[in-house]
Amino acid sequence: MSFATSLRQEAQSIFDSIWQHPFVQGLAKGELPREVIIHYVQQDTQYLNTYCKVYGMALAKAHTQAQMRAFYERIGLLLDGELVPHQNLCQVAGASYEAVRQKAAELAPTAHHYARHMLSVAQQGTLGEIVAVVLPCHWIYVDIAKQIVDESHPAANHPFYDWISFYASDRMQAGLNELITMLDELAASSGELDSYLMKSAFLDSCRLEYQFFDMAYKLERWEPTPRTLPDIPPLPDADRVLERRDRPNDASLSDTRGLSDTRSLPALGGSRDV
Ligand SMILES: Cc1ncc(C[n+]2csc(CCO)c2C)c(N)n1
Repeated sequence: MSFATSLRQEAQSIFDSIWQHPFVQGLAKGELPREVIIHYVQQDTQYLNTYCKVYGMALAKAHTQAQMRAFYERIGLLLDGELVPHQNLCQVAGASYEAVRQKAAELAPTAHHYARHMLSVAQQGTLGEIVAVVLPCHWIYVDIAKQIVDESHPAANHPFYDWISFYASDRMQAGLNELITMLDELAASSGELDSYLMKSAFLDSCRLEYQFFDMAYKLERWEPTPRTLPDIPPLPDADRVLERRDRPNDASLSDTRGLSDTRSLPALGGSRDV
């Protein structure tokens, strides 16, 4: 049995729990509360920025030019591509995608935990650990989308048709297969301790994928103490803060205000990178 297959087997109960989670069942049935969708997209936008950086750190630790190219291409696809599922979610919620993206949202505890997990593995771990830490993200979404297709054959009028088609696509499956192959190759040349660390990174990401859906569904936020940040003077050319929050006041929020109960934090007054 390949290394990736053995990890997948160990994580089977987590994959099953994710499938049964009300967020995922809501996706399958085409029924999710608006505020849940908006909370998810606000958090996931930031998750994807972190994920992109983790690919960048994998690129920096690549052993071959082929691996470098693979991560380079993945970064490109991620920057352009994952808009489709987010736009689909926002359209169902009756909210403008741009407005949701622009509205300030503090990383919820689980999203914060997941981001820190990936970044710490990316900073401290081997290339094998980085591939292991990002793999559940890809594997779980492809599995969910394919299971929805197999079980309910959604038609084009399914509210989440674009989301489902995006993750069930051949392109996504090919990207998943490429990561699995890379993990197996890296595991083949790893010692026992390295393989253990890869497994541990993989299983923690699986657990955090479950928690991420749960965070969205329960509208999880830091309670009861909002964190406050000092005002920071604007930087000349920066126009976006990655990961923590975007500038809150630019976009028209008329269609999202009041839906998500997002805490208002002091505006940064400019942009600060992470
Ligand atoms: C919490 C969370 N986990 C997984 C995905 C899905 N996803 C994100 S990046 C990627 C690989 C594409 O390069 C995939 C499948 C998500 N959106 N949010």
